[in-house]
Amino acid sequence: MTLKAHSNFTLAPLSLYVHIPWCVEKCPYCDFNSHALKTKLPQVEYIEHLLKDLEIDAKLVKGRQIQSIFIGGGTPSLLDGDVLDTLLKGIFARVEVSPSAEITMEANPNSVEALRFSNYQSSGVNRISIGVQSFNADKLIRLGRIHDPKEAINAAHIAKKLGLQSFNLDIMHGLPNQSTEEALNDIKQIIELDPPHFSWYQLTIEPNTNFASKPPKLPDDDILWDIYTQGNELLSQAGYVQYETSAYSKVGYQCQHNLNYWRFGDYLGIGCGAHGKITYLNGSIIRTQKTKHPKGYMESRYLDQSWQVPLEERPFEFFMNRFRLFEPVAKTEFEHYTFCELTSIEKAISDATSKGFIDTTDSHWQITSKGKLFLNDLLDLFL
Ligand SMILES: C[S@@+](CC[C@H](N)C(=O)[O-])C[C@H]1O[C@@H](n2cnc3c(N)ncnc32)[C@H](O)[C@@H]1O
Ligand SMILES: C[S@@+](CC[C@H](N)C(=O)[O-])C[C@H]1O[C@@H](n2cnc3c(N)ncnc32)[C@H](O)[C@@H]1O
Ligand code: SF4
Repeated sequence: MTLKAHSNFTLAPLSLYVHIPWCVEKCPYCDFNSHALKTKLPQVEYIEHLLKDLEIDAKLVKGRQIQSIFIGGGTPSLLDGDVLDTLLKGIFARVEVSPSAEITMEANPNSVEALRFSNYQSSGVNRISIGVQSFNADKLIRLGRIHDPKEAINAAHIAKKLGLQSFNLDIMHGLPNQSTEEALNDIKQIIELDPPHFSWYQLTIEPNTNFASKPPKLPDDDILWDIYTQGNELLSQAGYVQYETSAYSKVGYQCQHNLNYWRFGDYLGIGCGAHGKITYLNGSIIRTQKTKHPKGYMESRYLDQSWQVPLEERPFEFFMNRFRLFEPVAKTEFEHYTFCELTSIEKAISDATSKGFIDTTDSHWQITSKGKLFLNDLLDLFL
């Protein structure tokens, strides 16, 4: 495969991800890089390391502007307001951030306080993503959550009252012993709270979690199908548009940060275990992976590894991200983001079209419902 030369070229949009690796407790289903807090949160020391980590990464993206920031975890809302303020000021001093950047922060409903939230907002956070998981008290206990339904509803009300640019609520379905009615009650409560953005994840049992060692009884495929189809119907009647496998929003409120990942855009990743992707004008694409454990990271060993993405692997990586989105893919974007020639995927595209996985026009590809159902088979064509 040969590198496609670009003229008058502008690179893909650039985002920044910041990881906070602690939670009050570890939930039994979660395999994100998070650790139960055993001692006091070392927040001041940790953000000093985050900023040093960023200082090094900033050299990789000189002259480029950050279009979105996502502070995820773990539980970022464990940070005190003044510490978050120092972190954001430190970021603004080290990289150029667009004045209209979407700045998201994840929060647990129990650690949500009106005071902290409005402090976060004054520091520049304009989108808050709240991990609700369910509004059913028994299910929350089964999920090991440390908040109750009232706190979750309260957190959503606070986010709404603040007049943020947007806010998101995370809900999971297919929970232990969950009936269709219970799952749909969660959706009805979401619709009542009316967040501009909603993430609806089907619970998966991840290796190395408590649920993997003691598997709960999950709903069967018929129930899962009923939950998904009937839930989608309710959401669409309420004005939500599904734009990705698990993401729904009101028109104009798609999450800019996640959109950039799925469109194969660039992002710096700072903090424990954070990953990044950076494209250079000469056509090379670098991926970075930071040290996972807070202990090693806070000994100033930030970068764990970095590697080049070979040309041969780019079509698969591009479509793996891109086909999660329901919007059509412009052919020019493929060349623009991967530096690969269109001719390199001619056969794969023709096979995908004849199998009914995608529809092709002169300028775009659109994944079909069959393609979504057989996504792995579709992606295999690009290997
Ligand atoms: C990294 S968590 C951060 C949110 C925050 N710490 C919280 O739990 O409230 C992001 C979201 O991923 C989802 N999630 C985590 N583990 C999952 C699993 N095993 N299956 C499906 N969704 C999962 C949850 O909805 C969670 O809110
Ligand atoms: C699963 S998504 C949830 C997004 C949420 N539903 C929303 O719409 O705002 C966010 C989580 O993915 C993980 N994540 C995202 N970008 C990452 C990166 N670059 N490096 C490491 N983890 C990342 C983090 O655990 C983060 O808390
Ligand atoms: S789901 Fe959220 S609160 Fe629970 S362990 Fe994972 S990151 Fe922490």
